[in-house]
Amino acid sequence: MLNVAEVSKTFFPGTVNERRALINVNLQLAAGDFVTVIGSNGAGKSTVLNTVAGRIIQDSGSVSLDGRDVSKLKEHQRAAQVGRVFQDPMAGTSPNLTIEENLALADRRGRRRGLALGVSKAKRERFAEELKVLELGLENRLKTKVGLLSGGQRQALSLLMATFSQPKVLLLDEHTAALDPQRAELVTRLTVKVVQEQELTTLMVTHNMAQALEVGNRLIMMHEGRIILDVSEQEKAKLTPEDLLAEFAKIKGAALDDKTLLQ
Ligand SMILES: Nc1ncnc2c1ncn2[C@@H]1O[C@H](COP(=O)(O)OP(=O)(O)OP(=O)(O)O)[C@@H](O)[C@H]1O
Repeated sequence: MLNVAEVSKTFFPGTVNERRALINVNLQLAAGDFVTVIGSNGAGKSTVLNTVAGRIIQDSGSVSLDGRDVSKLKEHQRAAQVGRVFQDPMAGTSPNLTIEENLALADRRGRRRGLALGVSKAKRERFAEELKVLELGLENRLKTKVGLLSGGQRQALSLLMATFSQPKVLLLDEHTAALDPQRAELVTRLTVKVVQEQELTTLMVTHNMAQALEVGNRLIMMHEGRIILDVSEQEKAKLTPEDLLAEFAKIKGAALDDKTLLQ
């Protein structure tokens, strides 16, 4: 479903600020794979997601979705095929629009847009049905401005919106990191549910070792622009967060942030 082949990306090449963010990265995901991605700071995790989304175009190598080379397509041209949720709950939704208007925008993503945000009765009923999956009662608050929702509610809504166009791949970039533990747990649970129900092919970046082991059917670890560990579902089942920290410790000079060490 997703094929990242020999992808390299260097920022500010030939200058003192040169950063080799990705070095010949190869990553294949079969349809329905749910891969968690961990790694030291600056390892290249977000850059992998950015190259899949088209926000960053790689210097060499290719990205294919469902057998189609999308390497040269811009972010908006891939929008219908790629769903994404960011760390910041404010990033995925528009605070001044209502829940139903946000959903209407998500519904139109990647298609030719009109500016009208009118929502038909049939659409409203569909949105309410979809919102029920979140078990947050948001289906009864369709006309509420999203800015009035809590961070956890907004992130749950962002998740639903990211999956609205039935994307070929779902990218989650530390999407629970800014939430308190209870809300993070809720959004993690919802993520597993939505991914399973829609059989989404998913890449999830996390600094939380327990979460990286708990969800998904495969785990990769990145360091300095490379994938240095690729763990199958069976192997993953036997690992503990301490094992992963021990793997990190083996990497000379890898800087883990406090957040990671505490989790
Ligand atoms: N748009 C950009 N412009 C310049 N340098 C960038 C850009 N994006 C990433 N980098 C650099 O590329 C390297 C990889 O960054 P990336 O954000 O992919 O790491 P990460 O693994 O997601 O890190 P973190 O866990 O700290 O978010 C870093 O050295 C970073 O400074």
